[in-house]
Amino acid sequence: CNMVRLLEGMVKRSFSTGSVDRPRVRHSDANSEILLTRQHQEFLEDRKRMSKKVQAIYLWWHKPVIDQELLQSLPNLKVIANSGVGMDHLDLKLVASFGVKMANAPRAVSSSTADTGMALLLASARRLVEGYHIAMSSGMEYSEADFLGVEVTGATLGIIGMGSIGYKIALRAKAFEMNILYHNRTRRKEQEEQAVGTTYCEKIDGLLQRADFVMVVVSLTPQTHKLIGKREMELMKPTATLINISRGAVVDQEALVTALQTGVIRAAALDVTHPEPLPRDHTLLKLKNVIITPHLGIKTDKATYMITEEAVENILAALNGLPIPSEVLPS
Ligand SMILES: O=C(O)C(=O)CO
Repeated sequence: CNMVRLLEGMVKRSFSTGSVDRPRVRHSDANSEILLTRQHQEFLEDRKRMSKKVQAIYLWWHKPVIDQELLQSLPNLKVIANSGVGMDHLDLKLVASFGVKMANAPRAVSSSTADTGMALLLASARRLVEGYHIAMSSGMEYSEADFLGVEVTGATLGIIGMGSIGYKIALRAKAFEMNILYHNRTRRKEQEEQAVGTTYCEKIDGLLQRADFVMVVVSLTPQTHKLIGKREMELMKPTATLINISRGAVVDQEALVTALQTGVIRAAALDVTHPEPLPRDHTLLKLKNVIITPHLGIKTDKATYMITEEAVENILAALNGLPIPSEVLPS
């Protein structure tokens, strides 16, 4: 618990001091020495000084590149604990080949990320962002017809990926009286029973054809890269909305631009893009039927604490040679 508070305090201090003036936060006592670094470049510099001692890396957010050179320079490294659920920024096989364990934090992030998904769904359905801009620009007349949205109650939500986040989305959607379909590599009977009324679609196509809202929640892997492409968008209803809270590369962004411009689908709401952020002149930033948020996913005060707690649990287990609660194995 002390370690969790210590690390959480360091993360918060690093955020509040900003990355420019005081990017590094240090702690050292009889039992531990911790250095928190915000920028990739500083991470590389710091590791040169600390390399012999480093036993654990807590990856807060996705930045530092863990490559062969880095792994070779850290002979005592035992574990890399990630602050989120997605591990696509790590070469799992490479890390494992150095005998280093890996862990993520699914328990901590599922609620906050599911909330982000629902917030995007509602905002897109009810054209909140367009409405916000009109309301905030003085002197514009409102006309009711301008903001005709889509009714969420009774609509069909298709969830692609029924992990811990997908399940939390199903629970939330149920409270909005939505019909829920899901697709997952393996059927999740337990989740179906708990989130009463979710229907499994063995084939993704059936889900795409029936859903009014398609929410993408899968991890990015070679198998899910561009999982939602031109063909998949063409299967969707022209009135449907695509919501992506997983990784930008799971959706073929060029195909998405065309689909949004030509009315193949109604709208998109994206917490993730490829790359992040998008270049200023990217077409997606100019389309009215798109909402983009800056990968807000997990970011809440409570999740920040819980993520650190889960990471510390994982780190301590690894350092003590115990089973790691959220261990991630290379597939
Ligand atoms: O948990 C993660 O990996 C996320 O990116 C949540 O947005």
